Amino acid sequence: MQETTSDVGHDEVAVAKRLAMDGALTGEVKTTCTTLAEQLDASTQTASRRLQRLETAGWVTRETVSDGQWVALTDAGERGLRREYEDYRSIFEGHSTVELEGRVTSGMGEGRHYITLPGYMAQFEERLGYEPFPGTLNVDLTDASVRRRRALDAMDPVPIDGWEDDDRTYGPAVCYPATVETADGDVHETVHTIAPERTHHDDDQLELIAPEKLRDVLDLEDDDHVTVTVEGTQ
Ligand SMILES: Cc1cc2nc3c(=O)[nH]c(=O)nc-3n(C[C@H](O)[C@H](O)[C@H](O)COP(=O)(O)O)c2cc1C
Ligand SMILES: Nc1ccn([C@@H]2O[C@H](COP(=O)(O)OP(=O)(O)O)[C@@H](O)[C@H]2O)c(=O)n1
Ligand SMILES: [Mg+2]
Repeated sequence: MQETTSDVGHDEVAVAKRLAMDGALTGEVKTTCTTLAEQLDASTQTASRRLQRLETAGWVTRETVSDGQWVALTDAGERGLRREYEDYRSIFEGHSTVELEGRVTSGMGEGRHYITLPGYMAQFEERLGYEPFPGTLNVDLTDASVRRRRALDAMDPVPIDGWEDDDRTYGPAVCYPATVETADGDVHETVHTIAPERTHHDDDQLELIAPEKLRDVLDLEDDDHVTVTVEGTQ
């Protein structure tokens, strides 16, 4: 996901972090440039300029009132902060993982078609190292996991490129290596999440591919609970 980050340097990230600590991720917070300047140990003009840059880059929204301004971090701002967070996780933990939970569900029966198209299959074999079972296992994520899923934007994906044949174009997709664990504690190691850019699903639906049919090897049925642990590759 591309963001306008050209004007967001470390100083601006520090302002976004300060605002998030004051609650700007969950709603609007009221501040003034004077207060921010004191918190940041900078001049009022500097605090004002950094806030302006964050707004230009789409990281915050602002509403000026007579005695200050209401500021909230946007989704782009949250993604920016999460990228910082993933950097620290990889520094202190050596790697980063994101655990997503949900229930197995049936989709529209289209996954099979797309996975087996030669333009994708050749890339799966080359970049994932296996020929996937024809289809995607769909997982209906919990609300908390839909939010946590955004952390994936901060990780390096395995890219699957778009391509075209004589009739039409096919969109790109991003994959992340993962493992799946069932409620019984059975774990399957070789799995990838796959997020096609063109999809009929919202971000509450996670799609998984694997060399095997996961419903068979993990004895899964619709509504069964699974935990998908996505491994960061930074
Ligand atoms: C690798 C891959 C590429 C896809 N590319 C496209 C595409 O170019 N256009 C499109 O409309 N849907 C595309 N889809 C999305 C499918 O239409 C569908 O939204 C999704 O995979 C869910 O299928 P399911 O509900 O049958 O599991 C793609 C899916 C996959 C897995
Ligand atoms: N690695 C995989 C991929 C798909 N599947 C299942 O294989 C079937 C075909 O996948 P699909 O994506 O075409 O179908 P739906 O997800 O739309 O139901 C579905 O029942 C998936 O849940 C699986 O068990 N393991
Ligand atoms: Mg599917």
